[in-house]
Amino acid sequence: MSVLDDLAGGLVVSCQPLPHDPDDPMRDPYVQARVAAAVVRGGAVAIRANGPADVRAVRAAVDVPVIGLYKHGDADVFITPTAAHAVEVALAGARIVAVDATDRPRPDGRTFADTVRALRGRTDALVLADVSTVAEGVAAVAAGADAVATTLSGYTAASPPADGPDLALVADLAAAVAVPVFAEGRYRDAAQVGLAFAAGAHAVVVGNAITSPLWLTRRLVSAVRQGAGANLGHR
Ligand SMILES: CC(=O)N[C@H](C=O)[C@@H](O)[C@H](O)[C@H](O)COP(=O)(O)O
Repeated sequence: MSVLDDLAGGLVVSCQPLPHDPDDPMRDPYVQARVAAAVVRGGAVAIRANGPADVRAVRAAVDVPVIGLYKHGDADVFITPTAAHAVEVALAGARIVAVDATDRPRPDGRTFADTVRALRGRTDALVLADVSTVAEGVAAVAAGADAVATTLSGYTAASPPADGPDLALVADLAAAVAVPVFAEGRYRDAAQVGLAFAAGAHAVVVGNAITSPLWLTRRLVSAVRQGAGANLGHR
């Protein structure tokens, strides 16, 4: 039985600082580990965490599997962009490693398939392919991915930006591949999570809506400034 079976029907929580804000005060392995402990206490079946230091700290704080990734660089492909990053995050304690599986050029010139092979040669971690389209998901599975996630939908040239989650991609991937499909990206509430399971998701990943006070506060403040604040006494 694979670790993926343990995640079936569950909520995975992504415990990460905001990628584009180097001054996010949550950028601290101790803090991320405490957040992870809290969400596991709340029922999360796995934690998604970024970088070897956070993966190590989270791994020590919780009993559930860690899905590790390694955000690096300014190129298009920044989620675990090279085999070296994938191996490092696996050796830090990730049972599953999330890797960009789009067909965009990678900084080390290798393919996603090369990256999967290199990881398998060094560790027994499973590979979660972060994709933005069905075609990328199908290719990732052919290249050896153990599971696919809709993480990159809305963030690549091949997938238009969107406000809400890409439920259609969840359904299309679930119909097209024989591996578990993780719904990830812009899930904000229970209704959206329920729709993802109805569309065929194996597990649903929620990040900022649970784990980023910075993101949540900015969103609320911005909504208030844009009009909701009209009724809050600015006379
Ligand atoms: C595109 C990208 O870089 N996604 C990252 C992947 O690890 C994270 O920044 C997201 O927070 C994560 O995917 C969860 O999504 P959301 O925070 O929307 O629930």
